[in-house]
Amino acid sequence: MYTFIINPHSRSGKGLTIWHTVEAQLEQRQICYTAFFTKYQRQATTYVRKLTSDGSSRVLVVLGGDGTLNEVINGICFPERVTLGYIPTGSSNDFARSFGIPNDPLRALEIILNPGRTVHMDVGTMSYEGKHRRFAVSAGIGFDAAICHEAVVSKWKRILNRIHLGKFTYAVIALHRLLLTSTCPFHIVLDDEKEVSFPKGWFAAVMNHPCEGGGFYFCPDARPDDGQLDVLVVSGLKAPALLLTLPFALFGKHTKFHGVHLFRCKKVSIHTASALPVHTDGEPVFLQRCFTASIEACPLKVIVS
Ligand SMILES: Nc1ncnc2c1ncn2[C@@H]1O[C@H](COP(=O)(O)OP(=O)(O)OP(=O)(O)O)[C@@H](O)[C@H]1O
Repeated sequence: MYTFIINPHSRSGKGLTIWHTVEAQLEQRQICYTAFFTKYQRQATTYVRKLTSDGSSRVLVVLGGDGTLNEVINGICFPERVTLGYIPTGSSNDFARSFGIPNDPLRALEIILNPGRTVHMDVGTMSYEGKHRRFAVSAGIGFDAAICHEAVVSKWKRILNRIHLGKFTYAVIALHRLLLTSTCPFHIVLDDEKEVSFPKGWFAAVMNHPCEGGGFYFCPDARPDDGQLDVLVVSGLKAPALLLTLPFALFGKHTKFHGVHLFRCKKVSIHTASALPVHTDGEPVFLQRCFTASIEACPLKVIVS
């Protein structure tokens, strides 16, 4: 029995059309399933929390973007009892990109119905103000999070999705944010031991997977099953230099550039002099001055091929 959690509004409304294709295939093959459609933000978390609270074994299949996936992961009560399948219908699809899950919904479905390989994926947790939020792909503060905050209200996501260029949403918004964002002092503590300060920080990205923002390989060597988090800090650059550096991250070739700093750890605390935008998997977490990110004790089984 599969439980599908569907965001019909993902990829600016294409999620529903894609679901109809998947649904037809499920019916044709007489697969036993239930389907839940999200109607508003965070509803997937509430639904999954209730669904998984009895601790029985389940296969949850998310049909949506990285945001819906994040909401589902945040609702899972007994991760050891859950297997996750994913049909990517978002704009950025960094989770799918990293695991090689196909964008073609029927091919992605086929993998879920005939699973060959599952990965025990690390699940990240961000802690702030006594609250906790899980993340699958990444969490961040500063410029990259400001882009995620703007994406929620930006018309560009809708326009680019309509012309099949949705994966460029975050790149286009980044150009706009660059004009509005300034640097700020960052202080990073790695594994409660090593401390590093950056007087002119642009952003810090805590990566479980190698890429975020629609294919920016910020930490190209990050692995979602190595028990570690990779951290990128970009600082000390002028805005034009940042603009020149970022496109290289699309190929993971930015790592030796001036102002780019990479770390690997199990736990990181990030403090900033001013309150800055924060995100988990592209979902805004308002403005914060400080958060800690680490890996949860129990990994999550994900069907990848
Ligand atoms: N029925 C709905 N109507 C409007 N928004 C919804 C609905 N269901 C979920 N959402 C919200 O939509 C947001 C984005 O969803 P999702 O990530 O699935 O798609 P996307 O934005 O197209 O993709 P990506 O996150 O990869 O850019 C999430 O914050 C989610 O809470």
